[in-house]
This record gives sequence, structure tokens and C-alpha cells, in this order.
Amino acid sequence: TSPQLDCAGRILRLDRARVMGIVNVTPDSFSDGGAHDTTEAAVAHGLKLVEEGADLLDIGGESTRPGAAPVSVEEELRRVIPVIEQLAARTQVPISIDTFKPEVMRAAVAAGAGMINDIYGLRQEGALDAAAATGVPVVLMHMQGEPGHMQADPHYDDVVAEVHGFLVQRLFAAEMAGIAKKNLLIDLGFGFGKTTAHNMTLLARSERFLELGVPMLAGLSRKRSLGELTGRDTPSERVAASVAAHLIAVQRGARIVRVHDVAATVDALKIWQAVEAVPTPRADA
Ligand SMILES: Nc1nc2[nH]c(S[C@@H](C(=O)O)c3ccccc3)nc2c(=O)[nH]1
Repeated sequence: TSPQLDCAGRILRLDRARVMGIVNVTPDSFSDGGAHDTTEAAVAHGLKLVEEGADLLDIGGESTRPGAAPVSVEEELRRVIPVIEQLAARTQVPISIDTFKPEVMRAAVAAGAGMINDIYGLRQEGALDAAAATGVPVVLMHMQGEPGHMQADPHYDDVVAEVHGFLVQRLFAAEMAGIAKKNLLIDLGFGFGKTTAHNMTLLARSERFLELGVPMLAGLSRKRSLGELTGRDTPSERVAASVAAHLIAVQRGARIVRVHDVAATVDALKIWQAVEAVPTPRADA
């Protein structure tokens, strides 16, 4: 049986790389920031990404960009719950909640989310128990430091070994908390306490993490490192770089890519899948 994730009843097959579309529900990312506008615009954006071919959506109510103001539980719930309810009702794809707050995890799954995406790798107080109680798959991501200062001066003796060790520890903690291994995914956390050199080293050596035995998610979409490498100072000018980076991530083992530009990424992966489908010549042929 080919690998798959049961996202609260919505099955995400991992027989081929899957595309996770990003839906940010942060007032500053929509028109006048009014609550109704924000919900409506976020739902419309999510529906558009599914039309473009997204296999699942990632709903985030708190920007974790360096320097972003923290958001209260109440405010984050006000932002994400209506969007999750509407998208779960109007699409068939699994909905992931991008949060590190236990209360938001529980409420989001109750509202229809089928996956938890936690940039803190369930390290916040109560997060392990909350995630275990929901029974949905969880993405455990590596981050060095905190969003507020993680990019000040990231340093590793051996970035691959240190990220690997962190993920081994989080996988163990999650399984000890009662989360089945079939419900666990890992993510190297590109841009979370890493220089561009660190990010490229991790991307180059992604296959090293496959021995952990769980699907890997990669998120490089429009990130600063891609801007540094291309000279594209505006995130929306980093589409080609993002597509290239995610194609490489898939070639080196990633099973899910978290992207803004769904249509472009879906097209690129179709070419990859066509090449993957070509049978390997028989040794004696
Ligand atoms: N699992 C997983 N979740 C994620 N959430 C985000 S937020 C991202 C942004 O797109 O703004 C971002 C980029 C750089 C700094 C802060 C926030 N990035 C990921 C990721 O790489 N993996």
C-alpha cells in the first residue's frame, strides 16, 4: 500500500509529491483589514488555490516573520476558524492549521482542519497533548531560536547534524505523547534560524533525513534566501526561484511542498512525474 495520510477522514495520498497552498489570514495581507473582508478574501484565495491544483491548504493566522507582532489566542481563533469552516465545507482537500498554540490546534480540528503544521515542533506548553488528542497528522519543523531574533546571526557547527538531531528528538517526544508515527511528518524549517548557506546545505542534503522514516515537507516559497541568490528583492518576483527550489526538494525526497504559487508548482511537478514514470532500463537489456 502506498503511503497516505488520513487527515480527519480526508485522505492525502503520498504516492507522488503533493502541493500545499498557503492561505495567510492576517489583516495586513488583505484589503481594509476588516474581519469580514479578511475571511471572505482568505476563503476566495483558498478556493482559487484548489482550482489551481492544490492538494491541501495551510491556513495561518499569525505571521511568524521576524519582528511580526504576536497575536493572542482569541484574535488567532477569530481569524482562522471561520476560514477553516468555510473551506472545509466548500472543498474536499485536507485543511492544515499553521499554528503553535494548543488551543488553536484543538479548535481548528474541531472546525474541520485535518492536519497540524507547527513551526515550533510541538514545543509550546500543552502542544504535544493537544496534537495527540486531535488524532490528525502533525508537521514537526526545525527552528533555531525564536521568530523575533532567529535571523540575527544563525550559527551551527554542523547544520545537517544539528537539524537531524532536533527532529529525532521531536519525533521521539511526539511518539511518547501518543502520536502514531504514521501521523508524523518532518520539515527542515528553511529560513527559521538559518543563513542562505545553511538553507542550501540542508536542501542539498535533504535525502539524509529520509532515514527518519516519515514524509518530509519543504517550504522555501518566496523566501529571503531565494531573493538573495537571485537579486529579486520583492517576494512576488521569486516565483521561478521558488518553483526551482521546490522541484529540487522533491527530487531530494520532499513529499509535500508548501507554496504560494500553486499553478506554477503543479506544472513543474507534472514534468518531474513524467520523467519519474519512465521505467528504469533492465540491467540485461
Ligand atoms: N511547515 C512549515 N510551515 C511554515 N510556515 C512558514 S511562514 C514563512 C512565510 O511563508 O512567511 C516564513 C518564512 C520565513 C520566516 C518566517 C516565516 N514557513 C514554513 C515552512 O517552511 N514550513
